[in-house]
Amino acid sequence: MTLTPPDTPPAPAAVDDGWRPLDAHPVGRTIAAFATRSFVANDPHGDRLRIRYEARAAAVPHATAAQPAELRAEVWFGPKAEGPPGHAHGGSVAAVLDEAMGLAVWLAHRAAVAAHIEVDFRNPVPLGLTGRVETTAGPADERKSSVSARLVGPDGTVYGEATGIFVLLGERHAGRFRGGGA
Ligand SMILES: CCCCCCCCCCCCCCCC(=O)SCCNC(=O)CCNC(=O)[C@H](O)C(C)(C)COP(=O)(O)OP(=O)(O)OC[C@H]1O[C@@H](n2cnc3c(N)ncnc32)[C@H](O)[C@@H]1OP(=O)(O)O
Repeated sequence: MTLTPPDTPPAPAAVDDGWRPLDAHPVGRTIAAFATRSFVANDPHGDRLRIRYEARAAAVPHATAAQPAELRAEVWFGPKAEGPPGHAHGGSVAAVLDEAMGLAVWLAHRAAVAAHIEVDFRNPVPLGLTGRVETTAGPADERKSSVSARLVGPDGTVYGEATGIFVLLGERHAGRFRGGGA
């Protein structure tokens, strides 16, 4: 027995666009493990920020100019992210864009830290918004990569745009960004 009337066209097959959770990728697994400790992503059930990263297999492991790395995220701004009444703090928006850019560079090239970022706040982010973060990591030279990101709402509203220069970690940084802390 079927509940579908005979003249109903079959549902279109789901299109696999290649996006997978970050930890589904070999490089992404290390990055995702890092993210469980990070300022932005360490409280996936909390009331401040909840973020879920995804990557596209074609982007792993190395980006080129022709095929930039693709990392994206879904992010929710909760009541504890407040800045202006009812809206997200600019620092929370900047932090989300900063981390997404850093992870995009890591995915595309290797671990890196922000040397310089610029953020444009295009529209106030209402608390409770679930938005999408899109990133584009450019090609790297031996020491750094440029990268950009933006935060877009479900209706296409652009809330924030950022660009950054991320310095790729190498021998000369050995020991500088070790874990630990109090
Ligand atoms: C398993 C592995 C575990 C790994 C574990 C760690 C993982 C990490 C992941 C983090 C994931 C993301 C997280 C969110 C992103 C952050 O928020 S990272 C935190 C914020 N950033 C920081 O704390 C960085 C603090 N700054 C520094 O430590 C140093 O200034 C830096 C950034 C390492 C650069 O120092 P340096 O290596 O001596 O770099 P330097 O030789 O001066 O410059 C290299 C190149 O970058 C350019 N540059 C440097 N600074 C700037 C600047 N401010 N503006 C423009 N260009 C610049 C230089 O002109 C140079 O260009 P070229 O001459 O090569 O063309």
